[in-house]
Amino acid sequence: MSLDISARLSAIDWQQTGDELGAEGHALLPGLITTSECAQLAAMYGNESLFRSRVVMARHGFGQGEYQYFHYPLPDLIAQLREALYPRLVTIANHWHALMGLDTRFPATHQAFIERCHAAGQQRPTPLLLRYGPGDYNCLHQDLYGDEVFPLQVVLLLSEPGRDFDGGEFVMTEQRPRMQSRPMVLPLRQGDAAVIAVHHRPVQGTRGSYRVNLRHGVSRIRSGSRFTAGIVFHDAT
Ligand SMILES: O=C(O)CCC(=O)C(=O)O
Ligand SMILES: [Fe+2]
Repeated sequence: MSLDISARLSAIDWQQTGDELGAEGHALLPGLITTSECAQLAAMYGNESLFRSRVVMARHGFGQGEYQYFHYPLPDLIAQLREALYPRLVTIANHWHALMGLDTRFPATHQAFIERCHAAGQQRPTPLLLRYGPGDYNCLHQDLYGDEVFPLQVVLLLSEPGRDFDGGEFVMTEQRPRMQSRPMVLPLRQGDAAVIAVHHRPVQGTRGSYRVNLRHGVSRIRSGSRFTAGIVFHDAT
């Protein structure tokens, strides 16, 4: 069955997405996946054979709740989104690197970028499913897995706020040089995707651009259960 991912991505205003990302470090893609795709992905959590490893967050001080990294080959929907989102985001990524004075430029296809990761020893897939229950939360963090870092990542909310869970907001902070941190809450609904900065973003100052540091996490789930899928474009060591 064709998932028609390229048609969905063609309907998105990528200029606007790039502008939002540049201004805020995040942009929403409402309704990127269907309710039934959300349910299918969330149901995968119980199928251990799909995953290479499982992380219980409390054991590492990452928060409370757990997640699992898919192994290769990734489920079709995740694989297609990862491959098709990359070329839409690579222009923004290269622009950001130029503005931030970073030498690295990213190749046109995800295949070429993943080959670079693998050559650098980052061979383990990073797409993951996260599961939270009442009281769980995810501490502010950055998804860095080695020297190869693609500066944007995508998060898909698989559960519906107010129905499946309460609380559990997706939050980001932006740490600016010599200033207090700026908090942000992303108003995600089931099926929405957020494109977010992995590590930092450029900010236009009066004397050229500088970098601000971003982190993301999830506030405490007050009730119910919350599932997300994360798509990081670099692989892990
Ligand atoms: O559950 C969430 O919304 C956070 C997911 C996350 O940290 C990620 O996808 O990198
Ligand atoms: Fe994350």
